[in-house]
Amino acid sequence: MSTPDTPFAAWTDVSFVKGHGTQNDFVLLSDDDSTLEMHPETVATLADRRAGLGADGIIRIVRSAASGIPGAAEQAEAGAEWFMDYYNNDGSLSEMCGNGVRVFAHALLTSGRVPADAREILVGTRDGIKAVRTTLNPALGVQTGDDVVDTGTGGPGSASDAWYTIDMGEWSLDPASSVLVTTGGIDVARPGLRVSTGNPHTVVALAENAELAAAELRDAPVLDPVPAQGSNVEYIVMEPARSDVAGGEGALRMRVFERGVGETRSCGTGACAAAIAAHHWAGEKSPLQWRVDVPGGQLRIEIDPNVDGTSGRVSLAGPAVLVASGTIS
Ligand SMILES: N[C@H](CCC[C@H](N)C(=O)O)C(=O)O
Repeated sequence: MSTPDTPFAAWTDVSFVKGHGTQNDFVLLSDDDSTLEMHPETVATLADRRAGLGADGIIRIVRSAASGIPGAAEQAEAGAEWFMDYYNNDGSLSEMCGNGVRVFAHALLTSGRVPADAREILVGTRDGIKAVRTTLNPALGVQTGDDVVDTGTGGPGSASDAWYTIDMGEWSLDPASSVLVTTGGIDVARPGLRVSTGNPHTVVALAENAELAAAELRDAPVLDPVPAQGSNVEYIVMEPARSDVAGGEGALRMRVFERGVGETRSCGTGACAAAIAAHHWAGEKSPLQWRVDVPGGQLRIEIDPNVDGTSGRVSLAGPAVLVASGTIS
């Protein structure tokens, strides 16, 4: 793969695995002792679906203490031995990736970097340490006591039954925010709610699924004002019958245009932002648990809002599948 015309020509014998979380796909590079130079153009070429291996994101598996990333050494001391060094498809950095951290944990478990029977893994990220728990896929039943699903490798083409629940940490929203979002295929600009889940999101509520399907996301939506750090943009349709009933589980459908990527089939932090926005719009009595249907599958969110309702904590649960492995030689 590393011919003179590829920027990663200097990389030799770099092992990788390819995986996805609800079809948000990643190449994970083994760089335990931090020797790779991750230049943006190198990452973008590797992520390119023609010139490289192809992925929504590139993730470097690196020991926190060796990574040289600000704050990572402290995270190592706090128990996060491994750091998820995440890059978008265009080579830009992001603070966090919700689907990616599940695939990262699955790669740690299946590669022997952490004990295969580990029930909780602390992962270092640019948005702080994330606790990832191996839990039972709800499609296989209800999590009771010590039920831990077998973290099978989910070989090429087979759906793994590995299911992970992540404490995603803190979120905040700006109730006064009204970013006008102009999108192809949607007749007029719509107001978007700004939500931070460690990375920036703008959530737009649409009235019905036909509108959601009509949105043309080949081109980036236009935001006014333009957020300084850019934004992931989520379009959601809430299922009314389930969204305004206290308790129970709310449900929504989502499509997403990701910062630094484009439209993806899923976004974990985006699903968290969508559920947070839906709960905000449906009122404080609306559900705290949400099922989020994305083109690539289904995620489950649990919100823990503070009294003011504009901040809190959130957890994300979903599958992780490893599809293939190889070597950049
Ligand atoms: N594009 C995002 C990072 C990846 C997020 C997404 N893949 C997820 O699962 O959270 C950003 O620039 O903030």
